[in-house]
Amino acid sequence: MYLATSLVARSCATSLSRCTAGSTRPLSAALTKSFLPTCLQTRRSSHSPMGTPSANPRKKVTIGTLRSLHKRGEPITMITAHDFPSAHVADAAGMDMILVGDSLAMVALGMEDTSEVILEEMLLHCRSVARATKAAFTVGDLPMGSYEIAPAQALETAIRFIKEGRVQSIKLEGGKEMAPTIERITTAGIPVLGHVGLTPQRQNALGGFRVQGKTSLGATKVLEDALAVQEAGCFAVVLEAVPAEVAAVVTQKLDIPTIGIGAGNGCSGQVLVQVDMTGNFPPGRFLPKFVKKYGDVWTESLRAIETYRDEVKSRQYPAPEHTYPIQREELESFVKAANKVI
Ligand SMILES: Nc1nc(=O)c2c([nH]1)NC[C@@H]1CN(c3ccc(C(=O)N[C@@H](CCC(=O)O)C(=O)O)cc3)CN21
Ligand SMILES: CC(C)C(=O)C(=O)O
Repeated sequence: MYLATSLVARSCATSLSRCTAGSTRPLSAALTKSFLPTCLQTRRSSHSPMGTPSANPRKKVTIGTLRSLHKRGEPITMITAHDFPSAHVADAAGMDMILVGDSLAMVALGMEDTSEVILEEMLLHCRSVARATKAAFTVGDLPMGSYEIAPAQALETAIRFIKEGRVQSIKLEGGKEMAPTIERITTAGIPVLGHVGLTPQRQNALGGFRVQGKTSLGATKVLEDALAVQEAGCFAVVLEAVPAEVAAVVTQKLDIPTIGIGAGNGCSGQVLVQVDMTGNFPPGRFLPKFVKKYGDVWTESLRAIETYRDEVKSRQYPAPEHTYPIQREELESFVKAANKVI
């Protein structure tokens, strides 16, 4: 009760300081009877980043939902998001899971590869994705360097993702060798999504973004890794860049769902990087073979911004409908006053 009251008081104080920002009224003057009641309600201004709430919101996806989708043989849909708008649209489109992948390094931060992104950057983006996601199950990707040293380090990082990143689960790359780490995190009550096959954080050791499991020996390693992360407690596992037939066999051998990316149609679900599949990149950029481009966001954004540029230059924009009126007498009086000033 004490906590609830102090939280309300704190959020009121925040609203108040926002309300009065830029005004010369003292804070106490804003504390009128008419203001207080609205302060105590959850207010949603017309500028709310969520827009108008949906009339019939989707049911929240939980670990249980994912389990029953898997049991029914219904494919699980997952997509990456890296900020509020990209998560908002993914959630509205009915994705079962939203991943704040470390591909964020490249697609949102302009870095060369995923090894450069740091924990604090991942957490900032997780928080914005979490704010937009009302139904999908959220996953935060542990960045390179934040979990490999020891299970205790990994658990500490995973806890930060939950507490500060506000996501519901974490993903980490690696097979057998990561089993003790996965066990440490899952036994603390944090769901873990495994990731085997091509593990981009290890691209230097793999010799680049190489398809994995192309030999009998390689495929056996993928299967053993997947079984090991399942045994360690993962609720599902990402299979990246492995031959479709291999991924299908691995999927059959597992009890947990497999989420494929470049792993064919025999997986229990699919994941893609959102900017890839929406076509939010300039022509000529390299795309992995497995990506299907479902949209052309780049061309549409470019068209809109170029038209805006042309209309500003030609004074077509803003038109009268984009402006605010003032009454004639007020304007005349203002012009007189203005003329007196200089
Ligand atoms: N924008 C983006 N999309 C992704 O899917 C993605 C990232 N970034 N960053 C991290 C990883 C890297 N990914 C990749 C990147 C390239 C290939 C690739 O070049 N594959 C080749 C085969 C190469 C080989 O076997 O030698 C291909 O033809 O697709 C695969 C996965 C997937 N992930
Ligand atoms: C491609 C997915 C699986 C990923 O790990 C990422 O976006 O970082």
